[in-house]
Amino acid sequence: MSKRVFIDGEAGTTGLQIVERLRRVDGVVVQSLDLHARKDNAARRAMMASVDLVVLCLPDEAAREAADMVEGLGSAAPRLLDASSAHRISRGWTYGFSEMAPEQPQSIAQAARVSNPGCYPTGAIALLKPLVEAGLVPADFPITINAVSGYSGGGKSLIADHNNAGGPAFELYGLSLNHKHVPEIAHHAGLARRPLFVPSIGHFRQGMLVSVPLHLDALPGRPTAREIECALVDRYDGATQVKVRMTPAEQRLDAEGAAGSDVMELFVFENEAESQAVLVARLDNLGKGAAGAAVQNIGLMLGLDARSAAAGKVAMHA
Ligand SMILES: NC(=O)C1=CN([C@@H]2O[C@H](COP(=O)(O)OP(=O)(O)OC[C@H]3O[C@@H](n4cnc5c(N)ncnc54)[C@H](OP(=O)(O)O)[C@@H]3O)[C@@H](O)[C@H]2O)C=CC1
Ligand SMILES: CC(=O)N[C@@H](CCC(=O)OP(=O)(O)O)C(=O)O
Repeated sequence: MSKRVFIDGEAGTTGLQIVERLRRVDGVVVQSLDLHARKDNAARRAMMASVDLVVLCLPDEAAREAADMVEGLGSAAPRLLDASSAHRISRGWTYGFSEMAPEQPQSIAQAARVSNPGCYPTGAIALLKPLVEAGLVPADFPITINAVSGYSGGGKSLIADHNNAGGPAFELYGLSLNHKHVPEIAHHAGLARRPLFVPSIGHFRQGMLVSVPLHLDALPGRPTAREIECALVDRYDGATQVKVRMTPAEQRLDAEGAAGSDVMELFVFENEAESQAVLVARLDNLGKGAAGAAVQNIGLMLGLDARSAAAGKVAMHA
């Protein structure tokens, strides 16, 4: 029998992407509320009680309220996947980055409540966690993370701003150095010292680069760029949605290069003579950074056939 999924916020940017992918996945039926009932709490509650899994694609505050609504259903409560940043480091929630540790897929498969990772944290954690765990980067090392996202990262309102008024070609933001993703990155990457995070938005719809510059000779073991790359290759060996790529000969990366894909690519650039490196994750903020990861997690939580989930993804981007 097919599993029933309700996406609260399905008309939003992330919700729409998940619906499109799930349409092509065998064994899942997406249950929707009529347009007029989408924000009617009684209708939402009844829908939540009737499905196997609820996916929240809402702003943080609305996601907290919706999670409470699910909790209030008691023994009728479905399982929950939250795409917002409301529960990324909350107790009782499992972090839905399945490649971050060998046991993570099983933890996600068994969890009642899973928090889908943030788009920027997906890139930053993918680069940093394996290096901290391998002892190449000490947990208290001063880390800087620079990133650029397409404007769809800001949801419907930012998309409208860029479509209507044009939007700036490029802007830094989060310059109070207090972006909501900093605790999430530090917690899951295993950093004891708060990283500096400098995000930015470019006037393109989808795609993202997350980069971490490193003075290799300031690291205690003075690792080489190759050693760093090997640690990443070891961690993501066999992963289908995280790939360590060869350094491009032209020594440049297009932020839109992974747009339309659910695969995140990792790169290690270096100036060997100067003992400097830049680690880069390239992903689609709406792919592995949101809906791609959500569909992976839905597949794990509902025990769906991984090949069918992948087929959905491929068909969508064909
Ligand atoms: N965009 C991205 O790249 C990423 C987004 N996310 C996360 O996903 C979540 C959704 O973001 P995104 O899709 O971009 O946002 P959007 O603004 O595009 O969509 C949000 C949706 O939520 C609906 N909504 C808002 N408040 C309520 C409410 N109280 N009850 C019911 N529905 C409500 C909106 O309805 P209406 O249509 O009426 O406005 C809209 O459809 C956010 O928490 C974001 O952090 C995660 C990773 C990446
Ligand atoms: C470009 C842009 O505005 N990006 C958003 C991050 C994307 C998002 O909504 O956050 P999650 O990935 O945690 O869900 C921001 O900086 O707040």
